[in-house]
Amino acid sequence: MLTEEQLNKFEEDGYLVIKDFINNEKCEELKTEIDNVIETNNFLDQVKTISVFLADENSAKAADEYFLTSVDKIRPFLESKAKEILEKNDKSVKIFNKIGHALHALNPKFKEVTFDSKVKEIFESIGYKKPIVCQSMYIFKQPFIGGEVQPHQDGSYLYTEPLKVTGIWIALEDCTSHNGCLEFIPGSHKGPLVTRFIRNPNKEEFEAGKHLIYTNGIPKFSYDDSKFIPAEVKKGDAILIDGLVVHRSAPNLSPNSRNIYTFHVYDSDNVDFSKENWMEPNSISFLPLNEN
Ligand SMILES: O=C(O)CCC(=O)C(=O)O
Ligand SMILES: [Fe+2]
Repeated sequence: MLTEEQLNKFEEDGYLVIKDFINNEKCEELKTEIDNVIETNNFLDQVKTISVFLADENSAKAADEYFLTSVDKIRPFLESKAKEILEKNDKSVKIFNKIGHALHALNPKFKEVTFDSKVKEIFESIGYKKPIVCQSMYIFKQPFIGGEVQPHQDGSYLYTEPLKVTGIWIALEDCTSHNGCLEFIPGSHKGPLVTRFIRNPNKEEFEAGKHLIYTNGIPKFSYDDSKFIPAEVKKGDAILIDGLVVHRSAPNLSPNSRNIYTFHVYDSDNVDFSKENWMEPNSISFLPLNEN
């Protein structure tokens, strides 16, 4: 359970570093497991298909479909620099950006960490009554080419009414300002949700790339750079992230990767998961935290 001091800090800042959430062996186990996932699913072969989206601007429609249908699957996504690297046929550079969005449901090792009693206790301490784990991602932030994550609030992507969404982000390696650790605007969760990312209701007639649209704002809402505070953490530490707190991460220009595992939870008790979200509730990947 979180202590009163931790709860106060979370309430004040909108995020909370939890030291030593998992041990080093578990971190290594998850890193090895993601390599197994890549290998057993032949993700490197699949790359040829995905890279078509990168090669052809007109296939934004296919890219949207690929993203939208990843909700209940374990699917790889590429770094934006992957195209150049593939063209050079440089096999030494790792080009996966992330794997999503149902590791927590379909992979036993990630499922175990997600549904650990510690996680259940955390959600109980922050007042969740019927928590549902709805998505998970393994983010690599590869050496030298790991891309940035733009400032955002998770509630933009996983909107509920009222808003009750929280993430748990677990460092599988040391995360510093050099390899693109998370950065937060402390207290920004007390402000409103700036933007929403919704499934285009006219998707049958969409133009390429307009499958998903932003509303209630602009996608690259600009925040004051000086307000972001880096959250440097050690391998095995976790960060609890309020659905409204503004966060981002810089590109990784260092030789060290920054592997993390993250998942998001909403409270289904008297809360509606918006039908406009890009992600649609389903019985494969929307799993009650306390029943699994
Ligand atoms: O790991 C990152 O850089 C971004 C992760 C994130 O935004 C999240 O877990 O909500
Ligand atoms: Fe996020």
